[in-house]
Amino acid sequence: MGTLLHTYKHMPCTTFNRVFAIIYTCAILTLIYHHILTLIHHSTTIISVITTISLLIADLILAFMWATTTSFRLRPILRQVYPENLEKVLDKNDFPAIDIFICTADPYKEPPINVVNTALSLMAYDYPPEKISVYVSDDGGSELTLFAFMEAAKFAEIWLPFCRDNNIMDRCPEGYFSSNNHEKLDDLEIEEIKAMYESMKIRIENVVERGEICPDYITDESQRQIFNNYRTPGFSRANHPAIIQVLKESAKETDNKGQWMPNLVYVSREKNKNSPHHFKAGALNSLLRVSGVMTNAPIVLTQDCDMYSNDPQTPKRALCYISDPLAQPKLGYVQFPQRYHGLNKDDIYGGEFLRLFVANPVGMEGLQGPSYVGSGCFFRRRVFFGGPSSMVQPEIQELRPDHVMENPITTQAVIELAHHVAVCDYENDTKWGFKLGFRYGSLVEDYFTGYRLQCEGWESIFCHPSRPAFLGDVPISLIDAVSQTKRWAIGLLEVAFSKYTPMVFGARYMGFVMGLCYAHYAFWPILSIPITIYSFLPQISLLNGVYIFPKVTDPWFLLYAFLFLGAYGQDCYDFMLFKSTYKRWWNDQRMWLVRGLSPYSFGLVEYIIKHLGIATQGFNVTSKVQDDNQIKRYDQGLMEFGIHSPMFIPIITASIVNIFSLIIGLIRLLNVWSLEKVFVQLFISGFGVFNSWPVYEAMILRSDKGRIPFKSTVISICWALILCGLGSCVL
Ligand SMILES: O=c1ccn([C@@H]2O[C@H](COP(=O)(O)OP(=O)(O)O[C@H]3O[C@H](CO)[C@@H](O)[C@H](O)[C@H]3O)[C@@H](O)[C@H]2O)c(=O)[nH]1
Ligand SMILES: [Mn+2]
Repeated sequence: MGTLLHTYKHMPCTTFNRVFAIIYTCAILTLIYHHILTLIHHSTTIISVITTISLLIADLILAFMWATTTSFRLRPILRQVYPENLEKVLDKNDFPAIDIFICTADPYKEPPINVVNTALSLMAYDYPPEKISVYVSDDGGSELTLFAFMEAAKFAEIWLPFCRDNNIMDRCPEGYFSSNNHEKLDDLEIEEIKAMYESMKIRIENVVERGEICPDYITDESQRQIFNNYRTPGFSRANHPAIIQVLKESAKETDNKGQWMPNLVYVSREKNKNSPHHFKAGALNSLLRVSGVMTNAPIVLTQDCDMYSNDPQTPKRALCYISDPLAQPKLGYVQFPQRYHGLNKDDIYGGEFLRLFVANPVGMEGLQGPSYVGSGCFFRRRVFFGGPSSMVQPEIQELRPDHVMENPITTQAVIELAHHVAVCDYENDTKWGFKLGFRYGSLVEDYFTGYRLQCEGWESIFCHPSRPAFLGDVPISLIDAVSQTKRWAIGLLEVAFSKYTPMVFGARYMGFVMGLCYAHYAFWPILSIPITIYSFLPQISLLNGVYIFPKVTDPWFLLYAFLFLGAYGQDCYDFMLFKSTYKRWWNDQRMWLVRGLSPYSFGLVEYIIKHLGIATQGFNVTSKVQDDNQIKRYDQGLMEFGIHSPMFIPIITASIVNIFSLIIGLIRLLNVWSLEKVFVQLFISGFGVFNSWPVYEAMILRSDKGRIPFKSTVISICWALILCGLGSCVL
């Protein structure tokens, strides 16, 4: 048993989940039957027909989404790895090389000092350094980022041996220096390294603040020449030639303790306005090719620029699966969850995405494995070249995944070829993005790529160690949170309504349950329909004294109660299962409503507009810059509005309509006293009001900069009046 690399066990909740799924399915079918009965026997007016049909549609969509969620609950599996046994099975000299890809796209939204921290933490992996190559993709085409990495390359010579010799766990310098547990280390050495780090940080931040590199920061002529590349006429982030710089070459350079360094390569692929560049997927494909002609490591790790390493053992954990002699030949990738630092205590924006990043992958483990989430994923390079048993050849043989590199990466021929594969037109008439590499066609290239790979027959594994392998930034304002979700919504719909739609294409290639899992994401945005209906219809009816649900004394009421409590109860139960808290669960369900009202709806509308060819949507990078006051409010758990945005209007309008109907409902109750009739609608309004609490606060009680601007309040009140007015005309 000494050489066990990994084990797994089924989660004990499986049986309960399956039994509950059967019961709940029966309840859903009964509800649908009830709606149809109502439609036939009790819908006498146009309005009552419309109301019943709206509720029917809402409930059908909720039922469908419930079914997709349930697919994750049927065979959850928990895994355990034993990286300490790896070297018993695999000699250190035989560890495979790893190419690490870090994507960044905008030095002003993604501060270069943070990207540098990510890179340093990954270069410092507890892994033979000469086997690591870090490739940084700069889609911002910015000399500021290049400058930052030149600095990082120097600092790495000190940082890497320091981490190695002292067996540091936090290998992201910023994280290390800001935490206080520097136990038993030589204070002088730490102070010295910290001073070097701080001076690097100041230089990098200075440069970004000024928007250019001060001449005295440029030390020699060769650097000056490199920066001149960025100063040619017409150079912009959207229009520039490919720039590739080897900043550290493993075979030639050692750190200050004489050990080899990892490779560090800066890549800014060519861009021009006439060629589509496919956002992050395009950047990753460029890196696949550039790294292919330079180092061609059999393992590829993709990282977002904010996702720094929090555990130097991570590559060994991944190898426990990938290099296991008994491993599945079909194993394509090992995905680590996205975890975040700096979440506030109760995670007010549901930024943890516990379901997306933890619960669902655990659920897919018992099937074909988790989906790819864009960061923290170790791929076998081979997966980008066709299915396990049907290899697709790249157009030049240097890019084949089994091609062996012979020349050092700074050889003239290698550098030229690297530039050649990074130009805009390179992909014309090739299979890149369709059969090779990361797939094009969706703004959520991660989801789409993982999905297509799994359809080709690749399996995957979810590795979820208790110490997070990576930690990233979360949006700390509502506008950032909802904008991110909107981009995802558009990307997901692009898959949902394509010829690759999971319920058909996915189910055919991966089986029905996997198809359902992928459908769960693809159809996420249609949740906006039931959530919008339930946020307005019962309330406006109540305002007008129209009762659309069974009375409390009616047996059908029990069905409603069961369905509501069952769904909410199980949702909460899942959160507890994965060791979250009640408050986080509560905030997550609130964000579920918020997302349904705003980003999913906006995503749906924008998707349709895009589909009609009226406009196109880009990849709007999430800002990773944090203003101190904003952080303060975030830490207090306040919801940050601050600016006016159309995306806020449905949220504020819903909260106004709900409180309005709650008040009128209560007044009605005093007058007619028929609680049994009013109860369900009153409850829904009350539930809405309870969920809207942070909105009322931000609208009325708060006076800080994050409150709701007057303009948004006025517009929302107008909308609320229009909706209620229309309601009273027709009802
Ligand atoms: O044209 C682009 C746009 C983005 N990026 C990079 O893509 C990463 C993710 O962008 P971010 O704005 O942080 O998006 P998020 O919504 O936070 O990211 C999630 O969703 C994305 C898909 O929408 C995935 O690619 C990410 O891995 C996943 O973490 C960042 O490193 C960017 O620098 C590029 O390289 N080129
Ligand atoms: Mn991100």
